[in-house]
Amino acid sequence: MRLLARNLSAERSGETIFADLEFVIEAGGALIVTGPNGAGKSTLLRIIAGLLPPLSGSVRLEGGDRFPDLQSACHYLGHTNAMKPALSVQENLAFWQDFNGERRMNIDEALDTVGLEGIDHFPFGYLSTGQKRRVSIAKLLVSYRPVWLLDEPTAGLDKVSEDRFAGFMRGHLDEGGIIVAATHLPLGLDGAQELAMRGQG
Ligand SMILES: Nc1ncnc2c1ncn2[C@@H]1O[C@H](COP(=O)(O)OP(=O)(O)OP(=O)(O)O)[C@@H](O)[C@H]1O
Repeated sequence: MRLLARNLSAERSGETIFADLEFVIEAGGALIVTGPNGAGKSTLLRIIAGLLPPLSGSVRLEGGDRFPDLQSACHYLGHTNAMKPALSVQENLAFWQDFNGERRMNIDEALDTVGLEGIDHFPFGYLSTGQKRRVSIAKLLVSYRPVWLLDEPTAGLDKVSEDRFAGFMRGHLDEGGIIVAATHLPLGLDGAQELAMRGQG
């Protein structure tokens, strides 16, 4: 399996955000996307996730086995957590597990794994910023998808949670997964490729 981008260009509101990006990420590989605010990191992740069309060029997954297209092979962890504040943690994760399919950990086990045992009945909206992020990380664990697209994944996490998440990412790569992560912070992924986006001025 590998993820390839060819001549990838993007625009927002008629402005070119980036042009002619190229990369190849092999199974077990990670790409760390860096750059100043507004450089286009989130735009790139959203294009890979199929949430935005590119202006030109393409991104595709080769050898994705049972995944019919790139979008269905991706877990997308955006800036916002994509959880309903009035629903419980359990209900939110159950929704995403049904939506994403390919069950992996059960919800209690995933919550234990991110250090949030015993809060499954809390409304998501009651949680602290870091706890919300950890529930979103649990979403990656309850369904298997080979490509993880992570936008500032460790924002709001304490040191223990950050180190734990680095372990999840390494585990995913060891299983032959792929990670594309936009970040301003080191993620603890030795050997990852880096794509430094500069923006258009
Ligand atoms: N929905 C939108 N409509 C129009 N322009 C947008 C939209 N979303 C983002 N942009 C613009 O696209 C450019 C790239 O934004 P993007 O969010 O991809 O940057 P980023 O590198 O992720 O920034 P940050 O480090 O602040 O998260 C910015 O100039 C932004 O204003």
